Amino acid sequence: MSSSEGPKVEFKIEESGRKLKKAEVDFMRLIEQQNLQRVQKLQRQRRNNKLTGIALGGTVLGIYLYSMFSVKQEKFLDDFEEPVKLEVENKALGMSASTKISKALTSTGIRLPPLPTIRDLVKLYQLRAIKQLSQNFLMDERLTDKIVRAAGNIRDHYVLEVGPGPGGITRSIIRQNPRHLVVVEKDRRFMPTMEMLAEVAQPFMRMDIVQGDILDYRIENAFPDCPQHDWMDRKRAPVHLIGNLPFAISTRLLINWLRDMSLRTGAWSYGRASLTLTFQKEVAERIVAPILSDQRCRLSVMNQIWSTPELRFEISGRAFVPKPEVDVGVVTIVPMQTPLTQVHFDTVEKVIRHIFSMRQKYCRRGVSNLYPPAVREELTELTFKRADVDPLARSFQLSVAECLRIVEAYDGLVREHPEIAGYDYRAPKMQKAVGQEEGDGQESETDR
Ligand SMILES: C[S@@+](CC[C@H](N)C(=O)[O-])C[C@H]1O[C@@H](n2cnc3c(N)ncnc32)[C@H](O)[C@@H]1O
Repeated sequence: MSSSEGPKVEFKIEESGRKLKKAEVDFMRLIEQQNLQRVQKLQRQRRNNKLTGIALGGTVLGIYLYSMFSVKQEKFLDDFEEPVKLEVENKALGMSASTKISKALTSTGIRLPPLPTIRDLVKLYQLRAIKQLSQNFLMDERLTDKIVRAAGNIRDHYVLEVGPGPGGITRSIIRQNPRHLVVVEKDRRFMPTMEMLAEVAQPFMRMDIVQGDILDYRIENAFPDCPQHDWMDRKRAPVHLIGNLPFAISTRLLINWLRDMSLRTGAWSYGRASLTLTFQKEVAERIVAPILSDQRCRLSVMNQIWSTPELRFEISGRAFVPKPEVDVGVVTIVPMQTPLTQVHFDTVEKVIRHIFSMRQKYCRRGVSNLYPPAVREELTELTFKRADVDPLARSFQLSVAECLRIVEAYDGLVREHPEIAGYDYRAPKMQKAVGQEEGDGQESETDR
């Protein structure tokens, strides 16, 4: 039966029964015809519904495929953008320049006016990364925001940024509206971009640009109007050091800052200032490593004597331009109200360095080098006895408390025998080791 004919309804009229009247038969035929029409109408509707469904499905699929294609196309264009043509005439960076304008805005904090993207700035100034300055730039606003968020509330606070480079983290800091931002950058090629940001930030806050080496910078002079905060106050001082650190000097910087923290100088002359810093991932893991961990080293114990370091999150090396060979860890370091020792930082540093100098050997080997050969054996034995520490333990098996008992025993012996204080078994080799640290762009094993 073809669908156009419709179903045939058959009436069986019984011979034996009463003959149907003509009117009845006509009526039945009429009903039959109406039924037939209704069925045909429903069939037409069903066909139309099917066609509409197919058309709608096709449109939705088309829209989906088109969106996927456009996103891909945009990404592709991002990677191969033409260099921007800017008219940099009078000002360091022409704000009137016909550059691709980024939306440097976020939902939180203050809204910055439209700015050229970091990528454009890097292209504009042909800022090729200098390896000796460990330059790896972060372009992703979500990541720079995340780093700044890890610092906690910085609104109305005092912030020092180390190595702002083209200014990704700087923008994220400005958006959080601190009271006073100081940026310290060694590479003068970034000064125009910093000046542009300072101009943009000017209505909201104070921003100072220092072109120089962070290793020489006196942070105690950075924030003249920051009041001193009581160290024992549960609330920390409103001072933050933030930075995507240059790898080549990050360990040295951290040890310098721990020294300042212990002596309450530099950034800690204002009170308990906190640090939010990036490190090569392995270094970040060492800073927070607990006892018995493979990563446990001098940096772990040194940090954990004066502060509570926390590895907040990791960033893949792929997020940086140019891409470093390593991933990165973001660490926050908050000074303890009551540090675990009162011994002077330099003594602590010296002893801890000796304890961890031979990681795979018994810790007594490293400690023995604190003493001149003539008294070495005798004083090493006395040190472990007074410290009540097993001299045959390996350094990574020692708790912070045990390390500090060795420090205190040594400190006591130095008081009894002042002539041993200046002894340094590595003295002739020291200069070479320090020279090697600079410029290789990576932390070396000796930095542990
Ligand atoms: C890893 S890059 C970070 C750049 C930028 N903050 C970012 O996240 O994209 C390190 C920055 O520190 C700067 N730098 C290197 N050594 C420095 C030093 N001794 N003092 C100050 N800045 C330094 C570099 O020029 C570079 O801009």
